[in-house]
Amino acid sequence: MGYVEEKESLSKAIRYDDHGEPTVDFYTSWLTKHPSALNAFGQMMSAAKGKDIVVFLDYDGTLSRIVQDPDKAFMTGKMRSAVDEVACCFPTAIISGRHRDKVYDFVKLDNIYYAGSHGMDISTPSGSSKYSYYKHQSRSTDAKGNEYVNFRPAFEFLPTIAKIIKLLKEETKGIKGAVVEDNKFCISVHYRCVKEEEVDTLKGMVETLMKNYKNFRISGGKKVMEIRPKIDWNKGRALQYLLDTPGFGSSTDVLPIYIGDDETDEDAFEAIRRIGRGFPIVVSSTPKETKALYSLRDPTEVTSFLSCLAAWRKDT
Ligand SMILES: O=P(O)(O)OC[C@H]1O[C@H](O[C@H]2O[C@H](CO)[C@@H](O)[C@H](O)[C@H]2O)[C@H](O)[C@@H](O)[C@@H]1O
Repeated sequence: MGYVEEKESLSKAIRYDDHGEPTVDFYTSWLTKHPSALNAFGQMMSAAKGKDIVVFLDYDGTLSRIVQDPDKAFMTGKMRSAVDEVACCFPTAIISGRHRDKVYDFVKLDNIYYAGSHGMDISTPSGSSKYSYYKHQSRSTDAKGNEYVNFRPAFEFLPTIAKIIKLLKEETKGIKGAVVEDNKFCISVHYRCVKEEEVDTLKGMVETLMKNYKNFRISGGKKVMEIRPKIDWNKGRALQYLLDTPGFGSSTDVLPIYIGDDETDEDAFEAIRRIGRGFPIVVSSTPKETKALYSLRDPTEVTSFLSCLAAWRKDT
């Protein structure tokens, strides 16, 4: 069902009081289709009994609130503890649009896997069994001597991305508030702090420049233009890659949970639906079209959900 149809069907659920005021809001009606994962927790966990839960988390808007300055999207101490607790109970990964190192700097937990650049930069101790002969998978050792396998399907785009970032910064420097963020294998052009009357000009500049780079695409997000190489890879493919990684999700009875708030998270929701089991959960305080089955209102509810999940594991 499209958003317009969904809105129309929601409007049918609205009742009016004697003054003609709606008594049921859109959100309440939307919740009947995407129930709160907190309210449905007991039911979800009954279905999860005996299965190997793995947890996937998005970062911005899920583990941290949306703020004006992308460099200040810190997570709360409570959220960090909840993620840590969950990661002690279940294999856990963060799949973010950001540069992988930046997500690690925000989260600073060593017991989880990180995938940056919308899943185009994955680092795991062993790599995915299905990609061992793949040319984009390579080994590395960190400063502490830990060995990693890095999967970077957009590696050959790096020189072009560097060039595009330089051009975008030059081109947009006259627009106050515009921010070009280097996410390594992709680029974010932020307009959250751009005057409303200048947003279309900025978008036009970016679109015109990107016409010269046919093997890149632009997608949307929260007051951001996301520029990515046109390859068959996204957060859904990254989720599948991690599920094929020994020590993470390669059990036969795996049950993935994915929590995310944005357009690019829809690919991961879709992947879970394709697998046919698991819980795709959208973070939203307003009704929206989504492939997620469940919902949570905001990062505070995400914290509660993660704490419940860890407590449930300790009790079973
Ligand atoms: O996949 P994610 O972890 O959700 O990353 C998506 C983008 O998130 C960030 O931008 C968004 O959050 C900022 C901080 O709250 C906000 O200022 C911005 O308006 C949002 O679009 C991040 O800065 C981007 O690089 C990510 O691609």
